[in-house]
This record gives sequence, structure tokens and C-alpha cells, in this order.
Amino acid sequence: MPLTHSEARSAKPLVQIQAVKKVYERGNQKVEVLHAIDLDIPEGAFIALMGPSGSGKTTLLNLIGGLDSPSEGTIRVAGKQIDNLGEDELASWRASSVGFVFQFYNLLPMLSARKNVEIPLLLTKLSKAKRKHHALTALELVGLSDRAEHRPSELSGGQQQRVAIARAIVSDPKLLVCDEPTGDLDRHSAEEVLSLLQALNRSYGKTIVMVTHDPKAAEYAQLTLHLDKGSLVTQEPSEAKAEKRA
Ligand SMILES: Nc1ncnc2c1ncn2[C@@H]1O[C@H](COP(=O)(O)OP(=O)(O)OP(=O)(O)O)[C@@H](O)[C@H]1O
Repeated sequence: MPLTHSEARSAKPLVQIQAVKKVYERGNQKVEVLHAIDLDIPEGAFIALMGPSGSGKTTLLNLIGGLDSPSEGTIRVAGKQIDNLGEDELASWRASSVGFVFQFYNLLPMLSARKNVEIPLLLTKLSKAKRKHHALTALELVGLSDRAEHRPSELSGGQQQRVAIARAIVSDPKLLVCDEPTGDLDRHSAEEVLSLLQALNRSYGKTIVMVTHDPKAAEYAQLTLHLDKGSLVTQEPSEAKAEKRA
């Protein structure tokens, strides 16, 4: 069952963002692109993050996933404070705690689907046989067992994105951050990818934060957050939409 808005509010937060600001320097100018963001993301939520181009969506997503650090404020994920970690600590935290899905898949063209999915496991102590087993399990979960030995160029865009999702979940992180995961896909492939994300949320309890420009994609989430000029403007409950999709 999808979380209702009130359930989502009462569930334990997986991500806690307090008074987070991000300032970029352009030449000798400082530009504040996120203004004192406060946000709790409950464990088990599927959140869509929308807003005009340049409003700060990717910046906020990158802070949540530990790809970047805030200029001010605190970020905790599963109770661990990540805003003050150095680059190496942040990289190892990311490897074990977050799965990333990007618009253009970011698969390595010379490697098979299975080997692409294994990449996050190369940093672990798992044996070669275990890595292969986990990668095949993840590919099975996204419905691509029969494409395991294909290279990305032999797969459709939708299949490549499903391989990228398998790679994102292969370390079994609680949190998936997705930046325009359907931005390069046709409607049918986009729906397949969104249904897969929804299944990972509902059946496997993954907490998902997804940046999207597409209101139809946001309908798959339980809650849509809107950013405008670096501030959160509304938190739109989506239980009606979630029920429609249930
Ligand atoms: N590394 C950087 N250095 C300087 N400015 C940056 C940097 N990254 C982003 N910005 C600026 O921060 C603002 C927010 O960018 P961000 O990419 O987060 O927006 P967005 O809402 O994701 O936009 P889009 O929908 O176009 O992807 C923009 O004005 C952008 O130019």
C-alpha cells in the first residue's frame, strides 16, 4: 500500500535537512542557489521534486545523495550526519548508502550489462562469484536477466535505464536518488521505468527522491515538492494520484 500523506508525515525520517544553504562562486560573485531549506523525507517515501529550470533541484538532490556538500546547515541520512564528511568519507558513505539514477544512464559502453551492474561492488570485499550473483539478481529484479551479457549499445534506452537502476540497487541501499530518470525516454519506456521505481518503493521499501519536469512522472510519487528560486514553495499531497495508480 502506498503511504498516505499523513502516514508519510508520521513515518520516521530517513533524510533530515536543516537550514541547508548552497552558495556557488561565479568569478568573484557569490550566488546562493538554495536558501535555508528544511525538509524531512520519511523512510519509505517516494518523493518527486519539481520546479523551473535553475530552481536548484539537482543541487538539492546532489546534497541528499552526498555528491556535494552544503555551504551551511546539516544533512542526516539514516541518522548519520553527512554534511561535514571529507571527500573520501563521503565517497565510501555514498557507495554503501545511496543508489544513483541519471538521465543519460551513465553506463560504461565497453562492459556488458552485468559488468556495469557489478561496478558498485568492486569497492567491497565480495568475491567475484558473489559479485556476479548479486548483479544477476539485480538484473532479474529489473526484468533483464536475458540481456545480462549485452552491451549498452545493444539495448534500448529504456533497457539501459533499467540496467542503471539494477546498478543503483545492487548494494541494497535504502535511498535512491534519481535525476530526470525518464528525461530521455519515450512515453512507453518512461512508464516502464516509473513502474519499476514504484515497485522498488512499494515492495522493497526503497526511499526514492526523483527530480522530474514531467507532471505525469510525478504522479507515480506519493508527494510532490516544488522548488522555486532555491526555496521549497509547496508540498503537494499526492494520495489521490497515488490511489489512482494503486
Ligand atoms: N557548479 C556550479 N557552479 C556555479 N553555479 C552552479 C553550479 N551548479 C549549479 N549552478 C547554478 O545553480 C542554480 C541551480 O542549478 P540546478 O542545476 O540545481 O537547477 P535545476 O533546478 O536542477 O535546473 P534544471 O531543471 O535546468 O536541471 C542555477 O542557477 C545553476 O546555474
